[in-house]
Amino acid sequence: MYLHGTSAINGQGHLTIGGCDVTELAKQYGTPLYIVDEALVRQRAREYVEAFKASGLKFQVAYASKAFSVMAMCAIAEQEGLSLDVVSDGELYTALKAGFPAHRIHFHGNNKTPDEILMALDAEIGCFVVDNFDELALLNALAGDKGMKVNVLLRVTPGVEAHTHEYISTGQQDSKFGFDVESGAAFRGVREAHELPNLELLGVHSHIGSQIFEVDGFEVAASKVAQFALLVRDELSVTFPVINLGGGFGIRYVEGDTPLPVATYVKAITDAIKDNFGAANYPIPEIWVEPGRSIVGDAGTTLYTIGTSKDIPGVRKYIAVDGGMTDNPRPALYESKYEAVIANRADDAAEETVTVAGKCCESGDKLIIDCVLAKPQTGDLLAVLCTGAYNYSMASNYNRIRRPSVVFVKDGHSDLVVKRESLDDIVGNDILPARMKKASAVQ
Ligand SMILES: Cc1ncc(COP(=O)(O)O)c(C=O)c1O
Ligand SMILES: N[C@@H](CCCC[NH3+])C(=O)O
Repeated sequence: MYLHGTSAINGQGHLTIGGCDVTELAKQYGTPLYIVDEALVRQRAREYVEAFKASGLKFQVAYASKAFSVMAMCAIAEQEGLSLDVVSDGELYTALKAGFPAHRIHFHGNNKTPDEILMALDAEIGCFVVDNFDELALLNALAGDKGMKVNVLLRVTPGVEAHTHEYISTGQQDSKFGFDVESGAAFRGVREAHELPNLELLGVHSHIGSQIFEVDGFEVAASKVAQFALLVRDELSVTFPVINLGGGFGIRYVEGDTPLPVATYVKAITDAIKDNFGAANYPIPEIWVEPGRSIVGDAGTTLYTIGTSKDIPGVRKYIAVDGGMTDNPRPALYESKYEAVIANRADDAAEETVTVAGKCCESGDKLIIDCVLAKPQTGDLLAVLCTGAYNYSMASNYNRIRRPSVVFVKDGHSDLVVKRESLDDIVGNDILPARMKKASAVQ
């Protein structure tokens, strides 16, 4: 079994994270439970900051809060000196409520509503990453109404589309995001942004994909963005003080995943920027990146209680847990793979192959297909590893299942940072019109 961060197995054979015995956490907080290894989150954040410092370039590491947005996580990002990406009023509100400094917040999104833009203007956030011509005009108008001039980056699609194990240099035109370089839209966008009186154009942004294991895609993106910057300099006499190369740095979910150390990604990016801009005598821009998954992904573990099982001889054995696609939709959405361990018998030999199903009324609600575990029994605790990114943030109330609690653990101490939804939360926004009320309704 692969142990991430501070995870270990204690003398009783129990999984511990951040010095906390997870069987005790289950007793205290119930299951399902998201557990976050705070030291590992901080370590990942520091790896980025240290690697950028080593490059000698000016930089911002903006945590992409879509991966996991709760106030406690925003507070940690702030303490570690990160900036923050948000893509909705909800993520912005979470950050502001946590006291995150607005000037380090960047607002993304391909369809920011006027209300969201106004909220961000009022908060005086650091930068808008503008996605399209409609937004350029809208943002310029709304900023003008308030007598403001706001920082913008233009999101461009440089013609690099990276996947986990490959990247291709075409196809990116067909994306809902950003200004396309190939067709000239990006150039026209830059010219327009530069001319609009209430926008301060800082530069361009490019994001090539997620869960990427190689540096090549980032290097190609850096070089394409640099070529574009040179064209803009030559044609419009505009230079960019900032280049944002997005997120997408991969992590290890299961055996066979081969992410690179954070420092390797950062060095490849910063070297590519230095080389491409340096060779053209272009003032080396400040580099921004937006890691999400690689900050929080491997720091998360979801703890479940095993309930029922169903053996279909010669076919497969299912075990069912008290959560599923509502707290982790990734296997159902992307066929994502996870590893797991019986947390209360973590030392026992894993020798039985089972399929871990959730409790939703949905055949596709399977968390792990063919998972080898130590003879799972009803009442055992199952820890699914590496669930820190895009799990809580993508959780739903399908089947009116309540979203679990989230605890942060560190140095033998646990802090509840999100409480489990209550049944009253589940009906909290429902309104039963008077004409439908029954005397028998539960009060
Ligand atoms: C624009 C942008 N920035 C940053 C991220 C974060 O990506 P990741 O979590 O893979 O680092 C994403 C998500 O893919 C994104 O779309
Ligand atoms: N939600 C996706 C990543 C999308 C990132 C946002 N652009 C995942 O779980 O892998």
